[in-house]
Amino acid sequence: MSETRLGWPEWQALEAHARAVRQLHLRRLFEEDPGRFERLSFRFDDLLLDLSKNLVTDETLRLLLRLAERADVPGWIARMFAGERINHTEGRAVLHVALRNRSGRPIRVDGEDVMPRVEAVLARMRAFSEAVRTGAWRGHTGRRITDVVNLGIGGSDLGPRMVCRALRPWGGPLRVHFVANVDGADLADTLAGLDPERTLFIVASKSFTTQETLTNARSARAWLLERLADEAAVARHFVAVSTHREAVAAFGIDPANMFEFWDWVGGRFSLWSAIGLPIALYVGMDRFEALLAGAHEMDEHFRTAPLGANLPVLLALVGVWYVDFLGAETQAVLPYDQRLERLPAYLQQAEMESNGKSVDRAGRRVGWHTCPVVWGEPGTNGQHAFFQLLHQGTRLVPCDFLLAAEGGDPYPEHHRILVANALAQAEALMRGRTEAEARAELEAAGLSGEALERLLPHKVFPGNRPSTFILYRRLDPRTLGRLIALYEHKIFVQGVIWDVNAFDQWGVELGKQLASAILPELEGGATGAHDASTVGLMQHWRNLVGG
Ligand SMILES: O=P(O)(O)OC[C@H]1O[C@H](O)[C@H](O)[C@@H](O)[C@@H]1O
Repeated sequence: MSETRLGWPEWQALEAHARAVRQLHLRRLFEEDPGRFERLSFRFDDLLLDLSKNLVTDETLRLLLRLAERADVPGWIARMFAGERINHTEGRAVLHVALRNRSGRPIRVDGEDVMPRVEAVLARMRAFSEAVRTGAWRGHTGRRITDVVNLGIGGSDLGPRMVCRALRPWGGPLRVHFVANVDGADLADTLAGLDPERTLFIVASKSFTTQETLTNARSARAWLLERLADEAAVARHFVAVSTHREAVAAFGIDPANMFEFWDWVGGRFSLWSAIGLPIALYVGMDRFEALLAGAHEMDEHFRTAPLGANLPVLLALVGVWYVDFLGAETQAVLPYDQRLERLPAYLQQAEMESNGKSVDRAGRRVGWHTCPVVWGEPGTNGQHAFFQLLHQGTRLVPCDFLLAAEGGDPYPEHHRILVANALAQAEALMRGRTEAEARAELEAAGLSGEALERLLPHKVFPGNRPSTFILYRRLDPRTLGRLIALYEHKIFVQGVIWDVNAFDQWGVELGKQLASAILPELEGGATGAHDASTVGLMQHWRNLVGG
């Protein structure tokens, strides 16, 4: 087991400090310290990161920053931007920052500047997306394309899907659909309303070996050919996004219709690459580039700001604090922004596939906790579902609130209600309601005696429940780019502190292997060696389907 970090004086200082912090209450910290918000909230342009409702003091941040120094966060940031192969288990550099590098500076991998290749693919994306959007690119029968279907899963789905949803006000004239699941219902339900003569498929897969995506692509091609009855139609209705030219060709998509990216782009960090093609098709290339520009601004901040004023670093450290020193097991993401409804799902992959690891970079078992379970729903919907637990449950659940100052809709009254709810929920979590306050309220409502006493404990809110509040002017392409990059770099910093490789994902392999062993058995092959439960389930399945 890797004991190293636990033995660091910086780690031990935080453990000792956590014992003291457990005695504090946020309500009192605010009452005693009028400067708390000013000192513990941080700005990047219009974006405000308010950490003051977290269970931290100035001392906590000081100690966490010492931990970051000890873990060499600045060195790791430099190594990432320098194109070092920091994804050591796959021997790859990690350069999603190159995909949005607007600085004019070269970024090199093994001495080769990758920027000309990045620029070339961006230029192709522009030409193609403009051709489809203006109708210059037509379907096989000469009809304009009206619908785009992205066939991809994981990193080849979640990012573009989340961004297209977030940027709906800029969307059109094309409609964009996403099919990820190998469950045929996903494809069938999507194709049901579509006209093959007017539909363009993007087969998006970094590896071009992913079972779900290739299965969906084969069925989509069959659907197209069934109706257009001409192999030549595929070239006008299928494009691919991948790092594997040969696999794309082997599948039957002309490499001329392929948009390339590279092995130094991690799947879950790939929406900035050609994987973002559905975004460009939906909102136009100028907006896609504004998204890149926003991310680049955050990259520059991350690369150059001192740790103590560095938003991704601070966000990461507060997360580490809860997981490793205060015992939190989960992290809630609560966008008070309906258009960010897919953000929690996106962050589930980004965070949990990156840092859900239990061996350190040297392969030793870690002696500390790593990534929490990330979950969430948009507000105000969540308030009417799981907020009960947040307010009165037994678990410590740190929450991230995200909110735009201005809504992008024609209903200003709605937006004020949304803002009021977000502020109120964060305040309620922090303040709680004391027994005396609850009693006074019940008395004011006319209760007394036994009836009051019976109800009283149920009306008390312990408070002291932490949240981070991220407030920005409006959700536009540039702000969205900044927000996503903020979280990406948070994840990287946490990986550094936890000493895990945030950029591999070996944990997804075993299930894939077993599925490919089970599939032929379901198709009538001999049953292999399985545990009694797997055999029993297979048998029951056969009985149900009459096999
Ligand atoms: O883009 P692809 O190669 O098809 O991969 C799609 C997804 O599947 C894999 O199993 C990984 O867990 C993800 O990181 C990846 O994003």
